[in-house]
Formats: sequence, C-alpha cells, structure tokens
Amino acid sequence: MNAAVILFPGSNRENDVCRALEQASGKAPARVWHAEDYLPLGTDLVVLPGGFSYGDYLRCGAIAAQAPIMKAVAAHAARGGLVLGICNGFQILVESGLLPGILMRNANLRFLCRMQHLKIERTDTAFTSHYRPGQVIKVAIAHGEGNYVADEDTLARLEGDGRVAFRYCDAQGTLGGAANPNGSLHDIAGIYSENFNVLGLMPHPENLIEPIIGGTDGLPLFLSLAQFKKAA
Ligand SMILES: NC(=O)CC[C@H](N)C(=O)O
Repeated sequence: MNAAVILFPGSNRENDVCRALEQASGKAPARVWHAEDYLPLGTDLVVLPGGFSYGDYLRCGAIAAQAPIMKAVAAHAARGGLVLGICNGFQILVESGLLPGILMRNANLRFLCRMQHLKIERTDTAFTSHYRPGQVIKVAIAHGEGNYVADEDTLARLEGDGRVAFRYCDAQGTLGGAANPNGSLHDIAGIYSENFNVLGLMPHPENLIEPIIGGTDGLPLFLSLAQFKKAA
C-alpha cells in the first residue's frame, strides 16, 4: 500500500500516523507538503493527520481546506482513492466538503485529552475489516472542536446509508449520556463518504498501536488499510 501523509503548518501527529502505517504495511509513507498540488504517482491512501493546522484560526481545518494539495486530495477521492482524516484531518475533510456536517466546539467548551471507548459500526469497509462487528475499542481523544453537528436530513442519510463509522460509548458499549465526551449528535465519532472510500474520525487510532503506550486497539484500522484490495 502506498500512503501519502499531508503536512500542514501546525500538523503534529504526522510522525505517529507514519509509524502506524509503516508498522502495519511494512512501507514508509510519502510525506507531502500542503503547498504541493499533486500526489505521488501510485498513491493508494491519503492521510490528513491530527494537529493544529494554521493554529486553528477561523475554525479548526478551515484554512487547511483551502491549501493547494486539497484539490489533488479531492480528485483522488473522486477517483475512489482512499482518504483517512484523523482529528484535525477530519475537520479538514468537513471544511473542504469531502464529508458532510461540521465539527463545533466541544459541548463543555474544554479541550479534552483522555482515553475513550468507541463502538465499531461495521467491518465491511477498507478501514475496519480487521475489527469484529459491534466491537468496543479503547483509543485516545485530544480535541477542542469534536462536536459533530449536521442537519436532520444529513443525519438521516448518514444513518440510512450506514455511514456512521464509530460512535462514542462506555466500556460496555452503551451509548449516550456521559459516554459522549463532546456533545456529538448521534454519538458520532467518525463517518464515511457515500462510497466508503473517505473516513473522518476524531479519535486517534495511530496512538494505540503498542501495548507499552496503552493498548493496540488502533492497529486493526491500519492493518485493514494495509491489506485492503480494491475490487477490480
Ligand atoms: N489532535 C487534534 O488533531 C486536535 C484538532 C484541533 N486542533 C482541535 O483542537 O479540535
């Protein structure tokens, strides 16, 4: 798998995600500066990493969405290429219109940095084939604007099409209440595009790939991507 990780001024999880990708696939990703306007030839997967692109000015991800490389990322997505946006990367995906909805300030207006349980909604996608259906995993969250909001029609479409990828839950898999850290509608922690080739999520699976740093529940996501074979 050929992955390309996009670097914006203020990205800060690029090394983490490069390491996770290399551990899962045996191949180091290319690193592509945001001012470029093309992706390396043969790119299978584009990753928008977490961080504070452009200092989170205007709204998180709003300025990065206008970067020259995002036209190439949109073209890659339109061709059916895989795109993964983690945290700030998810914010960039919604700001650039590659995913619907918006990420608002957390309901308690605080930056949240802690472990969080998630429920895997489906395992028949390029991103989740190495999980079990309904599996509850524990990963890290670290964000100030992770409160997913969309209008009723959009939410109904996401739910109807099975495009909710992950929901916040507690250790038992129960949704709602205190298990939802940021106020996201429908407990949404991540969503897919219409063709399931673009995934945006607020939590950080790239930080849970080794037991010594708290667990390995993030690794199956990168193994799924590394072993994904596109249907001809
Ligand atoms: N870890 C991140 O990517 C943080 C995203 C963004 N800067 C926020 O605070 O919401």
